[in-house]
Amino acid sequence: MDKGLVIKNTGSWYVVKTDDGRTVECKIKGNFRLKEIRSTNPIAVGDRVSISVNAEGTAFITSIEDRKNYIIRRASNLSKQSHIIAANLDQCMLVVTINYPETSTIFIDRFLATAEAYRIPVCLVFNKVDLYTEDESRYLDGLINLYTHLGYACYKVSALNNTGIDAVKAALAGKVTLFSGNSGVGKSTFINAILPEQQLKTGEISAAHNKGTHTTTFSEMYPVDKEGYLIDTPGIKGFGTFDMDEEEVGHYFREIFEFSANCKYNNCTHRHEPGCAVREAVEKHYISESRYASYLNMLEDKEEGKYRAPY
Ligand SMILES: Nc1nc2c(ncn2[C@@H]2O[C@H](COP(=O)(O)OP(=O)(O)OP(=O)(O)O)[C@@H](O)[C@H]2O)c(=O)[nH]1
Ligand SMILES: [Zn+2]
Repeated sequence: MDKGLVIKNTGSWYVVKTDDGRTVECKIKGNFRLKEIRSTNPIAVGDRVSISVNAEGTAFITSIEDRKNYIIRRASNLSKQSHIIAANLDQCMLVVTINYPETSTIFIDRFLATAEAYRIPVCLVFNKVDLYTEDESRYLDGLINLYTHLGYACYKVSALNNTGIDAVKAALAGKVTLFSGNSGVGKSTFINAILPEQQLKTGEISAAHNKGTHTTTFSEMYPVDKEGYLIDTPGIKGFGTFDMDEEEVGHYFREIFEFSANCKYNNCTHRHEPGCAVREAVEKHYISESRYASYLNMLEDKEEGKYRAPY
């Protein structure tokens, strides 16, 4: 019996890195189930597991250690089943671009709120700084100011020109970090800049294989400094929103939560209730309009009573 870390999930196989440094391809026994969640994959990258290797040399995962956390995504809009993207994360890095393509503040804020719900710290990596006009750079600095004040570490990088990469590398050392971001923001280019020996497929190359779509949707972990790992989740842009009550949404916007202590009603949704301290703070510019707009956007999901597709 060996213990190890699941570093890759190919769908039918799991690759486990054992504590003594071997890499073993494992299967799971057909009846392996987790009690608490209905998931299409009972085991995910980042899981700590025990494995046993039988006489023919086939290895099986026999048990899984309790998780510190995990992030899921609905397998499809209609399905009640979930897909576990990764387990035991220390942090997420969200790669965003102001333009080429534009990442909306709604996308950023929804990601941040969801990560708050999971209690996973996030830092923001603003990529493609080599491309921005003066106006775009000014807008970028405004966003960095906003998010830094809220307590989210921000980095300005150009994955293409290799600028700003060292600061991000330092932030990755010794931690398990999930990489996310919209298609085209430069995740693969960025991971290649961090791990020069790895050479992930970037857009152009995978296009040749698969008509522009991704060849794989399975997550993989790559080792970084001080026994940290970086998790790449090809094809997954974010994680699905948590099931949360309407009054709860405001808990995951830090500044909204802070001001809400002074709302007249303690179940205030900060839309049109009288005596709402949050709306007052928006009017006085203590809370940014873009953050408040993102908050209302998340509340809309609740009104419609539907699950919003993974963004
Ligand atoms: N100018 C500039 N281009 C970049 C930078 N980073 C990435 N790109 C380009 O942006 C395009 C998309 O980069 P990818 O690394 O494939 O983006 P991705 O986020 O992995 O996209 P998906 O594979 O669709 O998830 C490529 O043409 C890259 O060369 C950058 O810092 N500056
Ligand atoms: Zn309120």
